[in-house]
Amino acid sequence: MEKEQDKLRIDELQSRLSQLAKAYYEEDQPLAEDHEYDALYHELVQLEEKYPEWVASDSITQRVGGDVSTGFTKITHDYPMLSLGNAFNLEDLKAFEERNKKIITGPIEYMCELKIDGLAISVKYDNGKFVQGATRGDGKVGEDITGNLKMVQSLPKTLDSSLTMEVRGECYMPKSSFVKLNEQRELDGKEVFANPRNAAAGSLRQLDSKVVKERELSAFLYASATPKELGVTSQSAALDALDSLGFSTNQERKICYSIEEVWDYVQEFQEKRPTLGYEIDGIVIKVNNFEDQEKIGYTVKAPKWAIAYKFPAEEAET
Ligand SMILES: NC(=O)c1cc2c(N)ncc(C(N)=O)c2s1
Repeated sequence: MEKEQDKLRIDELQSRLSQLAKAYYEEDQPLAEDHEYDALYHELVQLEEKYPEWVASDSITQRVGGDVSTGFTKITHDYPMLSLGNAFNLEDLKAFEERNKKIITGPIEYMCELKIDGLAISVKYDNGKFVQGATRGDGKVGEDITGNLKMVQSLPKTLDSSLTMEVRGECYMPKSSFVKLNEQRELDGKEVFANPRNAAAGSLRQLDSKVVKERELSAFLYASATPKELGVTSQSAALDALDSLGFSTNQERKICYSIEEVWDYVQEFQEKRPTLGYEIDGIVIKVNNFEDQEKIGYTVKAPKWAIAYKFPAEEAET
C-alpha cells in the first residue's frame, strides 16, 4: 500500500514541479516561492532515492540545473550586502539620533536618500569595464546575473576611468515600463505583475537576457563596496563621485543637519511619492561622514549608522 501511495506522490510531484518550472522559465511568472519549489524538489529527490527504479529519464531531478531557484551560478560577495534597521515614526528617528550622539560629539550630518523599491544589486568593474553583476541573495551569496544587468541601459558598460571597483545600488522598473509591460501581457493572455518590484525581480530571473533587454529596467547606484577607491570621506561626496564616473544616482538626495530636517524631508517625499517615475517604499538616512560611520559601526546584519524610514502602507486606492 505504501509503495502505491509513494508512486502516486512521485507522479504528483513530477507534474507539479514541471508546471512550476515551465511557469518560471518559459512564462516568467513564478507560481510559487523558491522555498516552496525547493521543498517539493527535495521531497521528490528523497522518493526517487527510495525507488530508483521509478526515476523517470525526463524527471526534473535529472535535468541540468533542474532546481529552479539555482538557474544562475552563485557569487560570494567580497563584502556582505547588509540590510537596514527600520524606523516607522519620528520617535524611532529620534532614538536613532540619540544612539549616534552617544558616540559622535558635535554636529551630525545626515544624508537622506529615497529608498527605491527594487532589487539590490552589486556591479563590478575591472579597469573601468563592467565585468560582473550579481543579486544580493542572502547578503553573503548572490546569483551571477551579469548577462542580465548588461541589458540595463543605466549601468555603464565602461567607466570614464580605469577604476577597479564594486558599486551597489537598486535595480528597478520605472512605473511607465511597468504599465506598458502589463498591457502587453494582458494582450498576450499572460498573468500581469502585481507591482514594478515583482516585474523587476521576474525580469532579472530570466535566463534569457534578450527578454531583460525588452523590460526597460533601470538602476540607481548608491554606494561603493570599497569607498576608498573613490577617494572621498562622506556619503554625499561618494554619490557625487559616482555621478562623475557616469553612474546614475538618485538626484532627490539631501543632506540634513537635524532629525527635524530629516522629518521634513520624509514628509516631503511621502507627499511627492505618486509623482515620481519609480516606486519608493521609504527613505534611507545615513550618517554622512565616513569617519563617524566607522565610529558608530555595525551589527551582524546592518550598519548602525543608517536606518530606513518605511512609509506607512498606502491606503488601497478606492
Ligand atoms: N539594504 C540597503 O542597505 C539599502 C537599500 C536601499 C534602497 N532600496 N534604496 C536606496 C538605498 C540608498 N540610497 O542607500 C538603499 S540602501
